[in-house]
Amino acid sequence: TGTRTNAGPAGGTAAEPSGRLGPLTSLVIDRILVSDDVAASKFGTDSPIDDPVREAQVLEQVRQQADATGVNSDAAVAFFQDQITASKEVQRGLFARWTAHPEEAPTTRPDLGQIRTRLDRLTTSLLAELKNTAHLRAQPVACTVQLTLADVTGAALERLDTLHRQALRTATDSVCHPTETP
Ligand SMILES: C=C(O[C@@H]1C=C(C(=O)O)C=C[C@H]1O)C(=O)O
Repeated sequence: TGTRTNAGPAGGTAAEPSGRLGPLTSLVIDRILVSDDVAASKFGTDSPIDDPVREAQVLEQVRQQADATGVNSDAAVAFFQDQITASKEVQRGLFARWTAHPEEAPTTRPDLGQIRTRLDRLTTSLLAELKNTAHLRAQPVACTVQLTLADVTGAALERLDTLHRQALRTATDSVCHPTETP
């Protein structure tokens, strides 16, 4: 389900993954859950899971906004490449599930253009959190401890299934391996 009660990084009322990477992990999970809507928009249509033209647009937006945000642009692109890989893992997993169990397939088809607008907004929020966490992410041991805590609590709070937990691991793979110190 893509429904969240969390108000985001600034909201403190709803549950958020624990620790200093909690807000970033929360946004990563948001993006993973949007992948369910992406899959629903494409399933049973001619739209392919892989769209290299759109991916290039996403990464171009990342490169430009990273510079403007003061985030290392190579590190930001690497992080978003992982977000894209994770999204496609979810989409492939859901396509397989819905093909094997048609009764679980979505009955409505959301608009891909509107979903991409949501993804573009998440890009801006994710870059802001990369900026906020740059100092911690440059300390590999502390970062890895915080990332494990945030991943485990986030996956539990959102009741992620195996497919979405695997996608969360993919999506956070480079978080503690910045290409250079800030
Ligand atoms: C999410 C989509 O599916 C894939 C994943 C993308 C992403 O994570 O940004 C972009 C293009 C597609 O390869 C999409 O088509 O928008």
